[in-house]
Amino acid sequence: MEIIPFTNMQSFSILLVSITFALCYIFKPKWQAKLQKAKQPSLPPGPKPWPIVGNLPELIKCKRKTSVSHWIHTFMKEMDTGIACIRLGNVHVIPVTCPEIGLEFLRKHDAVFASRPLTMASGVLSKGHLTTIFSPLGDQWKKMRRVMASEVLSQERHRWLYEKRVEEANNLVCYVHNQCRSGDGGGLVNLRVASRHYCGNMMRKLVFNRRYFGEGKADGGPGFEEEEHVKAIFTSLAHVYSFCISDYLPFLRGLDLEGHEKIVEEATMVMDKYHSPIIEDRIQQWRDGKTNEPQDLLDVMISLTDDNGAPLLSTNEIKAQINEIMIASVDNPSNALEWGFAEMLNRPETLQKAIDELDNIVGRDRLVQEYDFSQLNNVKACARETFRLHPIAPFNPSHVSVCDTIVGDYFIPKDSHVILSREGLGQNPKVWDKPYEFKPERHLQNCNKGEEVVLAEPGLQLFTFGRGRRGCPGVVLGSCMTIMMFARLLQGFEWNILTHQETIDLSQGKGVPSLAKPLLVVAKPRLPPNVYSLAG
Ligand code: HEM
Repeated sequence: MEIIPFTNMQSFSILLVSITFALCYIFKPKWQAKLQKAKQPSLPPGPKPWPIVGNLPELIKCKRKTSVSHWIHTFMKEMDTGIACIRLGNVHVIPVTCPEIGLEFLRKHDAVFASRPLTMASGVLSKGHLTTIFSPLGDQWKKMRRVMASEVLSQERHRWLYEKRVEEANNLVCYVHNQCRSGDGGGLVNLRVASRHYCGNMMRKLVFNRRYFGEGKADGGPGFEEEEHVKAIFTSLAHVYSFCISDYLPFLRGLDLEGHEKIVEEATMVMDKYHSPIIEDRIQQWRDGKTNEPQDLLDVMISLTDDNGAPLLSTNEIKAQINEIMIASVDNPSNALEWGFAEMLNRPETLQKAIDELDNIVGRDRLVQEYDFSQLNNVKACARETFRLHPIAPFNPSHVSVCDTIVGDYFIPKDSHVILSREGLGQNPKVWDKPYEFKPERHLQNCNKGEEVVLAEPGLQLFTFGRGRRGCPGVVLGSCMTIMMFARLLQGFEWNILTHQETIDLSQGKGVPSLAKPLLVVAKPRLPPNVYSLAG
């Protein structure tokens, strides 16, 4: 075979190609990285951050003038976006008002966004992040979540606690019935007190097997101790996720510039003052063998053991988790009741529909019970509509991401705080027709196909209990408490606006989600007298 020698030109060409390949090989990773960087999705839109402090100056300004949620929702509307990014210190806070994007966070990437921030308030309330809601992702959260979901709030436990729930529903009717006796034309009832009192009673009964820490009141109302207890719960709640500046600039912690730390510590001390003696005494009773059969949720927690037969929960864990149970249970149902009644009283036809339903399904010869709930779609639609329009908090508790992720074409860095907007989802004009109107009938559309109205909304069209790993394990109990309050008060009493008022003033309190003024209304019994004695 004849070998053809390379010409100089050919040799040069081969050399050139080889050098090009070699250069490509050497610099390929760098070029690829550059290309990838150019393609990498950006952060969601939002106000331009300042160096180091980010958007904290805007946050401080709006805290003084209106509220942080008002600022966030206003700029998101102006930008016409369902997801945004604010930088507070070096934390990326990601508010979401679009249900589809919300589902990407809590369904598709649920595992990534299942942690929580370590804030000042959550640390104080949970005695160093020992509890379920306030613990970041990790073994402590797994343990406490299992205790709550499988022991405290399981279906079986719910059935076990049935009689206690009935007792408190009856006490609510008795308490309001006693208020009716104050005048011929009915009695004045403060529905804020009645609803918060019912929720506080319920949780004290389920956890400690007692309604009162002190004597209570002769009319069935709250005594000083119960009022102080419920006030501490609401004070804690107001500060849990209140965009405390030092949560974003940790070097300011300890200075307590906004005074939040002192307030939260004092509120926690009030809860501890009532809870701790009962908890410590009960633990001793179990140790001494004086108690060995659970009577309430405190007993359940004390009696849990690990694989070696040792107590599963420490005294501190029990104390912290009980504080959290109180905080988790009282606010949502009572807030919904007060707003729901205010809205219904301004729409007499809606109120009448719910009452007619109760008369048709339950009648007037007995009090409505939990087993009636499946048939009370109108009543439940009123409660669900209230959760949509008047959520207790503007956002859900922050979910923190454990790694960098892409969501909805946006880059969400590790350690971002994702806050799903209860207001923004529930009042999203792209989802809801006339979003600012109270129209419970919108939830009844599928009832003729046999569907039941429920308060949970896993599709995130509104945000009641959330979903996924961090979703609320108290859906059944929370729904029962809410529906029972609506149903018993609608069935048991005729409700009227005060004579000097034309309608209920629906103004919201400044910077708080409740009605500006407690709802005062006139109640008159509407059932035969013997039915009320069944409750007493
Ligand atoms: C109508 C009543 C209630 C509503 C609307 C409600 C709503 C919520 C919401 C929105 C969350 C946060 C979900 C998230 O971060 O994505 C939550 C979490 C939680 N709720 Fe509820 N809740 C109610 C009642 C209760 C009750 C009665 C209990 C227990 C006694 C309870 C215990 C919890 C716990 C332990 C968590 C934390 C879950 C976790 O972080 O792993 N809730 N709830």
